[in-house]
Amino acid sequence: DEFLNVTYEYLNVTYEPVQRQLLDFKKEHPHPIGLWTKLAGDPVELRDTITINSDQFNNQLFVDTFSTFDGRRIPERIATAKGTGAFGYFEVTHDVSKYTYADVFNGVGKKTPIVVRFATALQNLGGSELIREIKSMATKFYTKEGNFDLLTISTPVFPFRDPMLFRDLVNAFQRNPQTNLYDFTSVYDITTLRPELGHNLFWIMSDYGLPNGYRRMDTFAIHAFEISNKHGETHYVRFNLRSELGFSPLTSAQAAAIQARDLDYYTRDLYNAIDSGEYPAWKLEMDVMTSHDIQTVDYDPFDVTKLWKNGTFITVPIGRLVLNQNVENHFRDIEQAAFNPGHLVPGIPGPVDYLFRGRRMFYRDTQNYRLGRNHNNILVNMPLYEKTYVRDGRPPTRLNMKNAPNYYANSFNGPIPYVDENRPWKKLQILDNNAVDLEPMWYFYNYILEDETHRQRFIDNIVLSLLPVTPPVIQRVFQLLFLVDKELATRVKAAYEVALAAQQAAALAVPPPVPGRRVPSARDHPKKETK
Ligand code: HEM
Repeated sequence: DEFLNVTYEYLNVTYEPVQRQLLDFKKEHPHPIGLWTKLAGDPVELRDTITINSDQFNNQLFVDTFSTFDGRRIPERIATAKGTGAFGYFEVTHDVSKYTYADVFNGVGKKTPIVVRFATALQNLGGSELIREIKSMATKFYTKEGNFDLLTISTPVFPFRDPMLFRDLVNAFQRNPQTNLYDFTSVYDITTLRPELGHNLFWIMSDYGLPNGYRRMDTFAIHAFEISNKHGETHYVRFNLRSELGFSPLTSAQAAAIQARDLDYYTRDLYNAIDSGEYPAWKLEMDVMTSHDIQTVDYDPFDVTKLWKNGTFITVPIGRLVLNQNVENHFRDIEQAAFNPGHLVPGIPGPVDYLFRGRRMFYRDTQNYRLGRNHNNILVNMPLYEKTYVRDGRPPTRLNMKNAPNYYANSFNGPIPYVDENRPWKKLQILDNNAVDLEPMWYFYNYILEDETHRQRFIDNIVLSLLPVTPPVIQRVFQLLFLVDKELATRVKAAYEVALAAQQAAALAVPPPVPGRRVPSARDHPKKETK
């Protein structure tokens, strides 16, 4: 009988890897993978799987099920909650020993395992990836000298310099406390009051603000990292990851069309590609300044809201990052992953600016809250080698250093520190620049946007985001744009007025509602004939 005969093939359809996942599992495991057990390991009896008409609280399977299910949510990340990721490796392709003695970057051909998490900056866990905003890419290198976490984002500039602003920026860009909706009035309110935010917002409003998937974006660590070689000489570098597929964007209209049927387009694209053997790859490179130049250039190279000026640095390739393995369990390996910019390795002392100092604390603090104090003991976060004097606390404690001495200094052969002969003995002290400067926005509009068509898309995207904004914030936006570039302000204002009129006309022309019938109630049922 046609309806009883089930096969793996039907109508010659080729299914995507994301659709086939369960089928693939079954093909790999032609028989049940084992006996089902309760939490304590004793096997489940068939009759305990049905609880109606039974003494439920004498059923340990029932108790196990709901006591674990009820507590399975952990807090989502404050920023970058909606994400995905994969495993892979980093391979050194160029000799950079004259810049750094970090083991992970030394020895052409050397491979280091990595885990990478991608995310969209401001959405909640179930949110859309097709939103125009910062996208992030965090890489954990499991090096022989400990984990090196490199956190990068899809714009080469950060919105602000002072870490104090982070909470307020996130609040203004995420959901309104009363309506619980995203609110462009608060976005533009804070941007006009803190105009340093404008430069980053300009990048977001351009093609760079909406890449066509995680595979096709370049990402930037932005801070000037101090790195040092084995002669104790230091350089300052900005790390960049350049997609081997090149950069390609989606227009706002394309993204809206995809979003109508698929909020998870980026995640799907990444998983399908890796499963099909089209491994996404990025070139890791660094923009380099000498320790002399970094202190003498005629602008502030530590300012994370600005690009380094052309002609003041060179770009040096380091290696290649390849993602070749999807995770087997998203929660275990991606949701629980904890990336911390303070996780640096010998040879990379790291950034010296004030934003970074703040970040050294924030990530640990938020991960203590999100995952627990011992989050370094979660499998995906564990370094290859670790011996500490840390003990106890909330699980997972793993081996908890067993019976080794738990205090330092001790004379009983507990772990000992080493001396790094190459470590630079002096740290550069800087003062961050605090001036408001609109020049980068002007430069972006006139020179980074490469042609008139891109400029037009940029203006259209700004207009789209301005439509929901209320006065007097809307007028302040035009004033700010006017101070940046008169022609830009004129064009945005004119386009805004046209779009607003069109929006109002469209609101009047709402199609008539489809007639509907409510769920029948007793009244609506025909009366039963009674004798
Ligand atoms: C004041 C400045 C900043 C603060 C307070 C901040 C804070 C945070 C927080 C709280 C998270 C969530 C972490 C978690 O729950 O595990 C996060 C994630 C992230 N941040 Fe930042 N951040 C700042 C600046 C930056 C900068 C400058 C970059 C890179 C250029 C960056 C890149 C990232 C990335 C890539 C993630 C995602 C990590 C993941 O996928 O788990 N952040 N940030």
